[in-house]
Amino acid sequence: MAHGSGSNCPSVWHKNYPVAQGNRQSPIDIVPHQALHDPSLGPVVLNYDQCTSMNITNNGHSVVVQFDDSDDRSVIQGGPLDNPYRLKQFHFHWGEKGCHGSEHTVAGNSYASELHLVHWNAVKYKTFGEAATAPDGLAVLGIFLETGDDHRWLHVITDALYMVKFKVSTTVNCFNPKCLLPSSLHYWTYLGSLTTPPLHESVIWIVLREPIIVSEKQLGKFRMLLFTGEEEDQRIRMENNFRPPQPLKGRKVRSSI
Ligand SMILES: NS(=O)(=O)c1ccc(NC(=O)CN2C(=O)C=CC2=O)cc1
Ligand SMILES: [Zn+2]
Repeated sequence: MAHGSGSNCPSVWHKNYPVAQGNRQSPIDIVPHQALHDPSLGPVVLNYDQCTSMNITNNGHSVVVQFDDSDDRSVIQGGPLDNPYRLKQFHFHWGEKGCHGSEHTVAGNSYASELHLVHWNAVKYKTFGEAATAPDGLAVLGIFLETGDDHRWLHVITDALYMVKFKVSTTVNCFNPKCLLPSSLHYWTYLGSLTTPPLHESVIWIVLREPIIVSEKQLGKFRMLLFTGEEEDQRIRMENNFRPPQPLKGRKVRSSI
């Protein structure tokens, strides 16, 4: 999990963020045969066809690609969602070696990494910040990354990582995250939270069952990122930026499968 120094360690987050011990915290361990198949759950629909990507940033705990969310050009809808939710950013969580790195686990098994596409309910709320504190404010699509062959499109992101080795930001050309989806959009869904501070319990989680395959080489490029800024003398490699699974506290996980 997140590197042990200082406030970046999940086990101390509850001191500044008591909600860390709340009733709908994320991530969780998803147990497929205990999930409720809900036939009323329709397919998730992703309308990412126009180019709205803006920049790629090392924000000190992950690498984030930000999107222009001033209109509804890039939205997710359907599935468990009552409204379209606007794409705001996507980012990754990873470990220091292939077997650990994802935040959600499936029957106790971790994946090497997990991609989060973060969306907000612009129908009900005026800003992302306001939505981020509302129980139905955010929808995060989680996609597992498993190591294997090279992913033909992920190199667009991994080839840009050297430019954000330290805590900086740089522009990106059009990048349509639809190219990072697996072939099946079957999903599990449950009510949860942000997995890093402020840990707001405002996320409708949609976790895809099928992982995408990326190479160890591509994943290795994430690990050469640094938590620290260029001006700092201590260089801490950015790895293990994942929170461990949290108690389910009676929540039901539904499946579209
Ligand atoms: N890992 S996760 O649950 O998808 C997760 C997702 C998001 C955030 N935080 C933010 O989005 C913070 N933020 C704002 O409040 C406004 C812009 C911005 O980046 C934290 C965690
Ligand atoms: Zn995340």
